[in-house]
This record gives sequence, structure tokens and C-alpha cells, in this order.
Amino acid sequence: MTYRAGWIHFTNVAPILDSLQLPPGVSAITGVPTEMNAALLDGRVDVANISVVEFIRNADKLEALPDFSVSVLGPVYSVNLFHTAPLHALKRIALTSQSATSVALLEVVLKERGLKPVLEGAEGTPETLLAAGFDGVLRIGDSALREWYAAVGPLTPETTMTALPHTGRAGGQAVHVTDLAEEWFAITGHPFVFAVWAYRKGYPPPPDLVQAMREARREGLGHLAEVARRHAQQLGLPERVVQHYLWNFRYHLEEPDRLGLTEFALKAVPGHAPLQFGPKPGKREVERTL
Ligand SMILES: C=C(O[C@@H]1C=C(C(=O)O)C=C[C@H]1O)C(=O)O
Repeated sequence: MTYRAGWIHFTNVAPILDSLQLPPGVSAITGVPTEMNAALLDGRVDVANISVVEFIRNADKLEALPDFSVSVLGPVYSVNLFHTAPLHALKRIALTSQSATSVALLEVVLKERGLKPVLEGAEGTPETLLAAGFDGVLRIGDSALREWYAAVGPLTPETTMTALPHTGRAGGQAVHVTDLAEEWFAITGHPFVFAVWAYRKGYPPPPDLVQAMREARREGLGHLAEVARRHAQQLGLPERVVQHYLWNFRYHLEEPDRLGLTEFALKAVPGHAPLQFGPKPGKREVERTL
């Protein structure tokens, strides 16, 4: 029987997915986070890089690979709240239907800051949604990266290293851009884990698929400039911006990432079942792929 993978195919997973050779007997489909979360939970795929909050909410049913994640320490650049009023004065925020984790992260950030704006599902760009009467717009993924760059680019020490929020322009009006991973870092001092590679308990991916993923990650990270060049063309962004975006990610679910994950799980899903991970890779796998 075929083992079915479901990939969220944002540029941030290109260093793992671009050179992945699926072993025989494995098929793959792609989609946005909410589609892949549903596909894994419905049983339409067997392994997927899903929104971490869905992994936490379904911790009784799911397990995750122990050494894969999409995490950052500090800014992520592609999970952005675009807003026209200061954070504390926001009244109505538009939420993208593509995201689960970033919505939960926004809710945690608002709660930590004691803020209670109305959150509503609505699709569009920051420009169209701000014009439609929202004063905040949550965007994720490749379009959020492009919109961030259009609003606050090019990269400067101010856009990468200084106090929140960044300021710029969208659709002719002044906007603030709050990077939610940077907010998370300001609140907790931990990395933020956006995605893990999860599967239904008792149905782990075949070892040759996991090993192929490790080898693909090593290949991608070892040739990051080429990965960035290819994707910069597709995204219509400068190569150095995409390179900066990609090297900023943490793909290995290391101890600091797990601390951040534990903290987020406590804040976002109080009372969740214990998080479960598959066995760590053996010496031979590590020697071949790290
Ligand atoms: C960093 C990102 O993280 C993604 C955000 C997700 C979510 O909000 O549910 C899910 C998977 C992540 O890969 C991004 O959207 O750019």
C-alpha cells in the first residue's frame, strides 16, 4: 500500500522539500496549512508538516518526528500582523483561513498583552482588507513575506534587529507590521515552532522516507544560496532577502525549540494531552545526515 505524504509547500520548507526524492511506495500532495491539517486528521494523508497547534490539540492521536520542525528564534518575516492603529488600540482583525498556528499565536499574544479586539475570518491582501474597515490583518506564508517586503523592505539593521513594530506603507497608507514570532520572543525569550512533521499514532513514516528527508535537508541547507536563488525568482524578491529568510529558520526541533513548543502548548491549549515524539535517529542516521 502507498504511504501518503502531505506537504505544506511554503518557501520556508524548500530547504527540505526541494531535493527530496520520495522512496518507492510513497506519494505526496501539497496544500496550505489548514488543508494539510485536515488531510492528516481525516486520514487522507499519513504524514504531513502540520500547524503545530493542531499537533498540540490532537496530541492524543498524533505523534511527531523528533528531529524536524519549522521554527525560528526571533523574527520569522512571514507571519505578520499588518495594522494601522497601535496594537493596543486595535478593534477588528482579519484572520486568514490558511492558518491555524498563527491564529493561535495571535490569540496568545493578545491575551498576554490584555487586548481584546474582534477577530474575524476574511480573505484578501493587507491593502484590500484595511480598505474594507479592518484595522489589523493577519497574513502568513509566501504572500505575507512578499507583503512584508513591499511594506518595510529592503532589509536594514532596523528591519531585522530593532524594536517592534516595523513601520512601512501598504496601499498608500502608513502601516505597522508586527512579526508574531518576534512578539513571542519578546514575551518568552524562546524560539517559536510553527510546524512539526506529524503522523497518526502507530502509523509512522517508513524509515527510508525519514532518512530521505534528512538527506534532502542536509542537501538543501548545504546549498541554501541556490535554493534561495530559485525561490527568489518565483517570489519576485531579491535573492539576498530570500537567503536571509531561509537561513533564519531552525529545521531540527532542538532542545530550545522544544522549550518554546512546551511553553506555547501550555498557553494555547491548556490541559492538552502529553506531546509525543517518535524515537530519535540512531548514530548511523545522524552520521550520514548531520
Ligand atoms: C512560518 C510559517 O509557518 C507556517 C504557519 C502555519 C500556521 O499558521 O498554521 C503552519 C505551518 C507553518 O509552516 C509561515 O506561514 O510562513
